[in-house]
Amino acid sequence: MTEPTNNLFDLTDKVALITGSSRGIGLAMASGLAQSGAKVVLCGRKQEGIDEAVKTIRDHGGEATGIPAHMGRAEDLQALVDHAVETFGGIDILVNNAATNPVFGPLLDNDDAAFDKIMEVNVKGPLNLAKLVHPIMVSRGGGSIINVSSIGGLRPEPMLGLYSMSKAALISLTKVMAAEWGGDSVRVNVLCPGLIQTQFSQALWSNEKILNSVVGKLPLKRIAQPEELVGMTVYLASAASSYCTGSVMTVDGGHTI
Ligand SMILES: NC(=O)c1ccc[n+]([C@@H]2O[C@H](COP(=O)([O-])OP(=O)(O)OC[C@H]3O[C@@H](n4cnc5c(N)ncnc54)[C@H](O)[C@@H]3O)[C@@H](O)[C@H]2O)c1
Ligand SMILES: O=C(O)[C@H](O)[C@@H](O)[C@H](O)[C@H](O)CO
Repeated sequence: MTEPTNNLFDLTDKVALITGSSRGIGLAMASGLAQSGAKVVLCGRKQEGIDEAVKTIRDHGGEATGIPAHMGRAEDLQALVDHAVETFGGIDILVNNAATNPVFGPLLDNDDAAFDKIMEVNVKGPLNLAKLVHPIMVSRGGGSIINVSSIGGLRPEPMLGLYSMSKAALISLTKVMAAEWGGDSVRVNVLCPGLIQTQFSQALWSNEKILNSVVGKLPLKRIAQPEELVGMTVYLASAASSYCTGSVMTVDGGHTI
């Protein structure tokens, strides 16, 4: 018999940094991590949205702080990490959630500027932030990094070619990090959501034709709310997933069956 485990999902005394957490999936993840006991550090592009999100989490009894940071600016990423360390003493969990998609249409219509912006925010930013956080995790005996990709990273989504490519790159980057950092007890996993009802995906779910065509093919016959990503996030952040690294986890209502 092994020793009984109290609560594998408990995050008391852990510090979690979640990018793109002023709204949508990132805010739901930050709230869920805080409810499991973690102190959370939020970021987004505008102070106003962050202040509101921090207040929401504190009103529910969580510990939270946050500052604006653009994923493409190295100085913002350093300031974000410094803020987390100054406020809560370190970082144990990093959720690379922020992403952008400025274009919708075929590759032939996409220009270099769109390519560079998508790769900068969706791939280079997460890598650079993880590189800043890695030594802090190592100094605390290890940590968990969760990269937020998409089902578009598993199969290209029509008209979302560059975005899909960036999300596939993030899946590959996750595996590289997992392979290189496992020996440091830094676990790295990637989460691939299906269609979730947020501002980001509004063009898809607010168009009845697109919505019906997506839902029609889904085994669960509905799209999801951001809160439905919380269970997998807490799992990947906590001791419950202690032997899990380099994993690609779908939360997609069966979309990729
Ligand atoms: N909504 C979906 O259907 C869906 C599906 C699969 C994957 N995803 C992924 O989930 C993640 C969150 O998406 P969401 O739907 O919650 O989006 P959202 O638009 O509701 O929220 C995005 C968040 O990212 C922040 N952000 C955007 N660009 C940024 C930048 N350059 N620097 C820093 N922060 C930035 C915003 O301030 C906001 O806090 C993204 O990685 C997205 O690709 C979303
Ligand atoms: O990453 C995203 O924003 C979404 O997952 C999209 O890829 C939708 O799910 C898809 O377009 C529906 O078919």
